[in-house]
Amino acid sequence: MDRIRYDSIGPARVMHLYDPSIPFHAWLVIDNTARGPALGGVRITPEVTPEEVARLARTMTFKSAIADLPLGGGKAGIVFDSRDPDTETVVRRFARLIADIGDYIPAPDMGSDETSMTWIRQETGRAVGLPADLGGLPLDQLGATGFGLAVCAETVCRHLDMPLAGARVAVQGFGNVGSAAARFLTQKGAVLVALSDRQGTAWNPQGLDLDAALAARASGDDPVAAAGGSLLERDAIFGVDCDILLPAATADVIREDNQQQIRARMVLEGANIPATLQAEKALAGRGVLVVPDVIANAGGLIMAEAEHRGADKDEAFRRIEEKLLSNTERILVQSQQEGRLPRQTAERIARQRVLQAMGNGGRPRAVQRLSTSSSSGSSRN
Ligand SMILES: NC(=O)c1ccc[n+]([C@@H]2O[C@H](COP(=O)([O-])OP(=O)(O)OC[C@H]3O[C@@H](n4cnc5c(N)ncnc54)[C@H](O)[C@@H]3O)[C@@H](O)[C@H]2O)c1
Repeated sequence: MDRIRYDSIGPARVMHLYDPSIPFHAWLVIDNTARGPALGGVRITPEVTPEEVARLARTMTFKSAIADLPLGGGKAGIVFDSRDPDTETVVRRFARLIADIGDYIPAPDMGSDETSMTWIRQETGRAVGLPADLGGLPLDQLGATGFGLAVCAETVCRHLDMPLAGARVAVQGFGNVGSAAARFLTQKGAVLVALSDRQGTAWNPQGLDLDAALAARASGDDPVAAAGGSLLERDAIFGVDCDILLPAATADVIREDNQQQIRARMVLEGANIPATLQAEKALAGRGVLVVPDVIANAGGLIMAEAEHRGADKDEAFRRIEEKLLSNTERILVQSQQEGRLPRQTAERIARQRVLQAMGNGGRPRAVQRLSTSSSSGSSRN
């Protein structure tokens, strides 16, 4: 955990959870709660690290602040393969370990979904992104983040004076975010020329068969094969000739050593922290506009906050549209005026809001004892 960065905002708590009976490790990072409870996803992958969870928790703090939601930022990571048949047992045990961390609200992320949120809700009494029959707004099923990304794309296109209709889109990672973004973008007239998942990239400059890819994904088949076109290796997606590149998988996939392959005019960060800061700077230097995660993929968070307040689906979509449009416009204009990257401007505004809340009665909450009453091991860093 020596690579976790601590600063004037947080993280307030870094918890290592271990259940020897399965066994599995998990991490929970509460970055900051000055503006409200820490809402953030539960990532379940074999590769997740405490550093990744801490960076993602900070992203949530900034995303909530930029969207002006009464929330802080947190994130959990369970080191496990969510395709394993023991996933339910692991998720339920994880939920019991965090049951008394009342200012963390779990939400879906990579490897978790409405079903996992139901298990967590049953064990802890809290979670968002629940199925509709439990009174939730199933944000992945509804495509909240993908919808927001399409609004963001439309706004950036207006800013660049280019039409979204006919724009060529490449989507990396055909999961909840990537598939929904592809659906909403093509509804607005964009053309899906490439999509990738773990198994490879499908590419057709004339447009892929999105319906076939969506149907394959829904039935557990391979969307890359179903989409038609040429089959390329997985990371070939970054070099595809397109207007909009939309990373929607995992962290740090765009780095200084591969950013030069990118031929898109803009990168919309559907995933959280998909690019390193050095890569974002290099892309900006080549005239590629990068809309950072804290702006572009806020749709799911906005819907989760609406669900937490008891708002309905229509209000949630309305708020996503309003906030994505105004925040994207504001960041594009302001970053241009400041001569900074959109990320730098967005994070400066977010940091200011969080610090203000910390100083103005938004007191950092009392640090809880990290050991739980269960048999788990916990440690603070
Ligand atoms: N679900 C949301 O509403 C939401 C909101 C904001 C941000 N995000 C972020 O978006 C990203 C994706 O989340 P999701 O909910 O869609 O997860 P998901 O698990 O549904 O989808 C991720 C997809 O990416 C694929 N993938 C993994 N590694 C890959 C690689 N190297 N190349 C190509 N494909 C790869 C996986 O097979 C999977 O299909 C994450 O970074 C998440 O934090 C999600």
